Amino acid sequence: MSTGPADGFGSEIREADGSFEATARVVDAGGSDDERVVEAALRPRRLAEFPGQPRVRDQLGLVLEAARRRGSPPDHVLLSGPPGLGKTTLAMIVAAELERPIRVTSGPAIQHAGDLAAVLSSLDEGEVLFLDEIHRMSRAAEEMLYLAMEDFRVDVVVGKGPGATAIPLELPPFTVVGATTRAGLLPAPLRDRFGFTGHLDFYEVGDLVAILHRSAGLLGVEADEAAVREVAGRSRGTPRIANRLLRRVRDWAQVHGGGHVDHHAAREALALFDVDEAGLDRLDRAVLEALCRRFAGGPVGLSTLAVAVGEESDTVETVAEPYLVREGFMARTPRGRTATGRAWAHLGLQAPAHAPQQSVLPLDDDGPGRLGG
Ligand SMILES: Nc1ncnc2c1ncn2[C@@H]1O[C@H](COP(=O)(O)OP(=O)(O)OP(=O)(O)O)[C@@H](O)[C@H]1O
Repeated sequence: MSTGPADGFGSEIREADGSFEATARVVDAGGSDDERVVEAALRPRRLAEFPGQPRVRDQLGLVLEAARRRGSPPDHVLLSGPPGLGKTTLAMIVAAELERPIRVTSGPAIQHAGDLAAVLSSLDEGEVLFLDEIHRMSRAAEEMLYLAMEDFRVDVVVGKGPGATAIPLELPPFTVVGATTRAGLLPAPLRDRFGFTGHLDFYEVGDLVAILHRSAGLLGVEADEAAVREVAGRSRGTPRIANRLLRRVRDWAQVHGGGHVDHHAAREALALFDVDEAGLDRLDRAVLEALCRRFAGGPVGLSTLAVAVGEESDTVETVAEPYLVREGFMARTPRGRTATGRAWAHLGLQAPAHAPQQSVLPLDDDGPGRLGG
């Protein structure tokens, strides 16, 4: 376990064995449980306050408004996309817009059909059931959920063995909001039960600027436009990272700058936490340095590259690579990893003539990366 602070302070925290603790990275798109408590205060409460994701916002707004006018629960909603982009926030907003209570649980918490039956049978009419990480539910629970979503019914099995009987239990109408970082892992029958699916994309800098201004206000911090832009530009298109970096800049400003978040404070704090202009941290840059300086831009195999930066292959592949590939710093080719022109330029090095300009095999956004890419 990490020995570092729990809210994403550290830009790198090393385990006793020297390996990299990914979840402690200041640019990690995942959130710890402690951080989620801090985040709760920063969530927009209504759709009209939710910056970014204009398509999903407009489509969802229509679905909810129509349901409200009909006076019946809307179709079930599936939200997919990388961590930290606002799936949980939108689920809360669905309930707020419908003015209904929300029940929150997650796939890993529902391992037996009985766990789900207990939740479903206690729902009130019109209640919203938020199922986070829905792709991690057990198969038996998934099957029970199909039936409940479609017919508002669960079969409660009483007894065991040959004498067991299924007693159908009617449920009041309710709305499931499912969230997943891996929509591709959901079995088709479950996916088909959702009448509305919204895929969240990485945010534009302008939207992150709006989010940061709002967060600064909620944190009671005075922040200049230039400072907010600097933070937004290094946040990897991810509100969770943007808010976390803002909190670190606020800390710096409180200790060194009289509390005012200006451009100087932003640059100094981000340098201290090792987040560069492109949002890369030390691990990302170490991978690029190794690729360019030691392997002349590649191609080089993943395990060789990992040894060169002193990390596990898995860490390089799932922690650093998704963002590097998404941003066109690195390409994955059948012969190995190669540095693109952007990588050479980022390190201030002259690219050899053969360097590809961008990635040739981009990773799926829903891929295994922890960085939201
Ligand atoms: N559009 C947005 N506007 C303002 N803040 C946002 C927005 N989207 C996300 N956030 C903030 O980012 C943080 C993470 O958001 P949220 O928990 O909703 O992400 P998520 O997609 O559910 O992540 P995970 O997949 O890790 O559960 C929260 O503090 C939330 O307030």
